[in-house]
Amino acid sequence: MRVTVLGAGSWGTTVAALMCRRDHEVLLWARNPDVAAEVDEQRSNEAYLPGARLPARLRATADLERASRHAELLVVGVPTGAFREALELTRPHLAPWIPVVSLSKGLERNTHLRMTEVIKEVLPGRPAAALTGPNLAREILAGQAAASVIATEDLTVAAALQRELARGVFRVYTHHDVVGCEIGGALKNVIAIATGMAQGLGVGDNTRSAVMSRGLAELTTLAVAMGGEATTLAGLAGMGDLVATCMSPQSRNRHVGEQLGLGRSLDEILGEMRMVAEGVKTASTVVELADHHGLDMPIARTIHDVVTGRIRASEAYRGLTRAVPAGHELDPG
Ligand SMILES: NC(=O)C1=CN([C@@H]2O[C@H](COP(=O)(O)OP(=O)(O)OC[C@H]3O[C@@H](n4cnc5c(N)ncnc54)[C@H](OP(=O)(O)O)[C@@H]3O)[C@@H](O)[C@H]2O)C=CC1
Ligand SMILES: O=C(CO)COP(=O)(O)O
Repeated sequence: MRVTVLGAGSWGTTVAALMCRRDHEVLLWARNPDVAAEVDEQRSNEAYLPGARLPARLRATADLERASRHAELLVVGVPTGAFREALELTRPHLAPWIPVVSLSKGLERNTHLRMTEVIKEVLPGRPAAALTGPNLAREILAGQAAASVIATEDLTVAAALQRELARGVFRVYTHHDVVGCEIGGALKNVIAIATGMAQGLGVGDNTRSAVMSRGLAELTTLAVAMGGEATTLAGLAGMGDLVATCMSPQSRNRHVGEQLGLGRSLDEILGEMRMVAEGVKTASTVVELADHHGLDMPIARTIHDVVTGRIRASEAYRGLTRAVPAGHELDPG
């Protein structure tokens, strides 16, 4: 099968490398010609995956028309802010029937759409799926075992994509609940900022656990309000990804939160990062969705307040970082 992967960042490059096996001709598209040339000629992508060696079979190009014409399966791993534009540029050169898989975790800023909804709008008539789960790119490229979920309504398509995407110790499960899976992947990034912030402020492990547990409740609340199933969020696409992202020093969202907790400004933090931390923008979209559905989502709302500069990180954790005042030692029940 001829596979095209759009987006030569950490995850797009990793998935492209995973899919390089005897029966797949994988072409990775990078908008930056230098990155494409580096992947194609030197088998590396130092800006996004420093030190990693990529498969000799992997080809890369900065020519989007060539990449689009190549595709029998299109995999899209550009950040959510660039997702629609990448599909629109691809559309004129793309075969009509091919499946499209989103790797991206977030929601479209103004429309609030999930990425498979964007695929259906821009490329109607093609099966749309989301690959999601606890999948920190560097570990997977290093060959460590991981599990992921391919979510699409048609389980025949899901099973076919599962066969194409799974490789060795990278295990792929199918899921029919696309809403639950995509909302889990988007919102866990916001909760990872909150957990990182707790880390930066020096709170204890109990507090971080509380943030993650209550964060999981927010993932579930929003997913159910949008038509997803609560049980989905108890699996890889919810709790699994939440735990990996909130706990791992590799997470960019957790890093942003930690730096905010240390008292640095968002502009300063993002100014130093080449990679995307989707949770920063997702926080605002989630608050708009919570308002729309009348949901109580205090953690997402607090992160929104911090990243938009309404409050400081230390104010967000007021009461969690101080000693318990006299007279409040007992559980109020
Ligand atoms: N990294 C991970 O472990 C995982 C990431 N994801 C999700 O995958 C998506 C991509 O993440 P990731 O690969 O990590 O991101 P990175 O920040 O590592 O890379 C982003 C890539 O997208 C490209 N890009 C940025 N803006 C545009 C644009 N306007 N048009 C075309 N290409 C663009 C960048 O190109 P350039 O170099 O030119 O800026 C770069 O190649 C995100 O939604 C993320 O949440 C999901 C699972 C795991
Ligand atoms: O989605 C991810 C792991 O599953 C990657 O998380 P970050 O974008 O925070 O690095």
